[in-house]
Formats: sequence, structure tokens, C-alpha cells
Amino acid sequence: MAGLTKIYKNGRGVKDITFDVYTGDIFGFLGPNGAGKTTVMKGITGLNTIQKGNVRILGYDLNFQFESAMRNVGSIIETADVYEYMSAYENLKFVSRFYKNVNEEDIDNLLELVNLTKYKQEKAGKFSLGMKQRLALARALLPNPKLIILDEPTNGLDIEGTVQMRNLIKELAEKRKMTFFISSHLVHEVELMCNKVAIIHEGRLVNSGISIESIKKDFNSLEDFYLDQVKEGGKV
Ligand SMILES: Nc1ncnc2c1ncn2[C@@H]1O[C@H](COP(=O)(O)OP(=O)(O)OP(=O)(O)O)[C@@H](O)[C@H]1O
Repeated sequence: MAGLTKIYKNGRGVKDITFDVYTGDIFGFLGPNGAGKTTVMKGITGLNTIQKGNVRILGYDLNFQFESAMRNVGSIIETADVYEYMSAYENLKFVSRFYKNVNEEDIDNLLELVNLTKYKQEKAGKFSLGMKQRLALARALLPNPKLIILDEPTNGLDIEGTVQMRNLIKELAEKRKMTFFISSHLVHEVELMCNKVAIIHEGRLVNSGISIESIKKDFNSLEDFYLDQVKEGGKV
């Protein structure tokens, strides 16, 4: 992504966001509330129009080859929307009609993967937030995407739900070689889940695409690094 800019009418938004996510990364996009994470994620999934900048996904230019670019992308942006009046199975079955080559076995495998087999026939409206998040993730995985974009996937989850989601993401990255781009305002969560981090603050990128392992050679924690970086930018 190079120079991504989206300024809303009220003057807020994001400016000149540039970084690369590489295959196999679990890339954390870290920033406080209102920093601009969702705006960037909407920009790279076509949910809002960007005013400037280029986004390439798996070699495809988002401006000119949108469908090819998005064919390999699964995403959950803002809310884990599920159809509450449908069962877990029906949710996946319904959405699977939009994709070629998804069969019953794939749906069962996904339900198993996100630990919802037991609740296959239960209405999603009765699910906990964690279960809804996992169902939404299963739905995003239906087309077997190479890149998964998740906006605050552990937001509002309890400890168990958070651990389950984190382990699931790590498992998918390791075993299925999926690449993740994940936004979060939770520094510890990013430290535990991701291998790289970019920091956004007040609509500007403070730092981009650094390996967390290398950060921890110089800093006690990602939190110390974050505070150092944001201070250096004169922001706190
Ligand atoms: N549709 C909109 N119209 C005007 N301003 C907006 C709009 N959407 C977001 N903003 C503003 O743009 C800035 C970035 O918002 P954004 O939702 O991208 O931040 P975020 O980092 O995702 O925050 P959060 O973690 O709270 O969701 C904020 O100041 C927000 O108030």
C-alpha cells in the first residue's frame, strides 16, 4: 500500500499510509481509538473510496483490478455481522452460494475449525460475542482466501474468547499459510498474536512493518516501543 489517503468532510481520516504486508505475516495494525485503522481497512477492501494512493493485493491493483484483488481476500470489518435468525450452518450455507466450489464438507470442516460443530443447528442470535466472531471468521474463510483482514477481532471478547480467536489465527497462519492483516488498539494482543506491527496515530503512520522479535531486542515490550515511538513523533 502506498500513500493511501482518505480525508472525511470533517477533516479527519488518514494520510499517506504506506506499508507492505508479506505472505505469511500476521501483521498487526496498532493504534488508539480513532487513529484511522478502520478507515484504512475500509479503503483496502473497497468499502470506502480512497482519495489518493495505490493498493496492490497479491499483485492486483485495487483501482483497476478490484475483483481479481478481492478474490483472495476474506474480511471482517467493524462488526462481526451474522444472520441472527439463521443457524451457524445456515449462515455458512447461505453465504456459500456466492462462491464456486464450496461443498457441505467444506462447511462442516469450517464449523469444526472454529469450534462450532456442537452448535451447528443453533440460531446465531443466541451465540456469545466470541461465537459470533468465530462464525464470522468461518464465513470469511469460505472462499479459502490467501489474505484475511480483521478489524479488532478480539474486541469485546472475554479471556477465553480472546485466547480461542488468537490460537485460531495462529493455526490458520501456520497450517494453512494464510496471511493476516489485523487491527487492534490492544498492544499486548498484538504482541502475543502478530509477527510484525505498524503503528498508526492520529491518521498518520508512526512506524511501519517492523518485526516484533526485533523490537523486543531493544525494548522490554511492544508497549514500551509504542510509547517511545508515539512520543518521538511528538504525539504524547
Ligand atoms: N464516516 C465518517 N465521517 C467522518 N469522520 C469519520 C468517519 N469515519 C471515521 N471518521 C473519523 O476518522 C477518524 C478515524 O476513524 P477510524 O474509525 O478509522 O479509527 P479507528 O482507528 O478504527 O478507531 P476505533 O478503534 O475507535 O474504531 C476518527 O477521528 C473518526 O471520528
